[in-house]
Amino acid sequence: MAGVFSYESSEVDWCEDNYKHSENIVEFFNTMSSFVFFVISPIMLYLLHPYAKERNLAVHLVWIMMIFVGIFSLYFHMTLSFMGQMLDELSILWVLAIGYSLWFPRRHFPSFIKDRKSFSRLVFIITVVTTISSFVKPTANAYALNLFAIHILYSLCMELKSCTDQKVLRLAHASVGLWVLAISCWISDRFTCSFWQRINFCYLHAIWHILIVVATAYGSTLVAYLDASLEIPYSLPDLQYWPRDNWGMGIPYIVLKGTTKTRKRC
Ligand SMILES: CCCCCCCC/C=C\CCCCCCCC(=O)N[C@@H](CO)[C@H](O)/C=C/CCCCCCCCCCCCC
Ligand SMILES: [Ca+2]
Ligand SMILES: [Zn+2]
Repeated sequence: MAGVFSYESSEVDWCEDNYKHSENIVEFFNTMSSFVFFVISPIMLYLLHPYAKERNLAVHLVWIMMIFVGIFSLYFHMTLSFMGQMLDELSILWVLAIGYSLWFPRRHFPSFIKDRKSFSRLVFIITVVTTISSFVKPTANAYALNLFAIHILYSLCMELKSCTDQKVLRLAHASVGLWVLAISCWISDRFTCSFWQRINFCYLHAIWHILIVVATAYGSTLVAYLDASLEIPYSLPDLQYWPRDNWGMGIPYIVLKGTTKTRKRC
């Protein structure tokens, strides 16, 4: 049992050289870049609060859980232990499960599901079964997780097919662009490590951490905005960027322009 906590007990080892900068931290830059989760998550919790209050406070679970992903990612790269790997991957699985429960569009629910509560129950059961199955072949987990990104992209394309709102399309393009950059770093770190070692640049997994957190901030705001337009249209949701909307870049979030009065009149 103690073996699963021991250093380098995971079968996964990223391209960055081990113990290069510290004798207690296996992959120094991969560990340090995990701090980005602790920077972006509280900002997103703050920015999404008005939307969460109107829609469902459970929305906050996504970014609370992302803090745990950060803790487990830090622990994994610090130790490369089997326990670190499983915690890192399973926490991502649960973030995805929460995201699907909250935001998957009603009209794509399977026909035997009548409401979001039953859909969430189904997602919960599937996630518990997947959590248990993840111990069967742990090296395949990360690849399986990446397949969810493909499904999210597919669902987004379906949702945005007839969208003409430039603000929404801009956010969609930025989200997909960030994800493409992120996944390119992840794949390249995995499969072309010898090239990066030759040029002495083994930081692609650290860059992935930063890009995937920002892509998640963009992508989750986009799906939350589409959800708000369908589920709480009276609140007149709009998209803005933090810290300044007129900079044309920053962290996207949802503002609700409708008041409670607007709601009562409708
Ligand atoms: C309709 C449903 C909408 C759901 C939206 C919810 C989106 C949030 C989902 C996941 C958060 C991703 C967190 C990534 C943490 C990375 C930690 C890490 O680096 N782990 C690696 C080991 O250190 C591990 O090998 C990585 C495994 C792959 C993880 C793949 C996660 C899928 C990411 C989905 C991102 C969606 C972006 C949206 C783009 C339009
Ligand atoms: Ca390594
Ligand atoms: Zn990582």
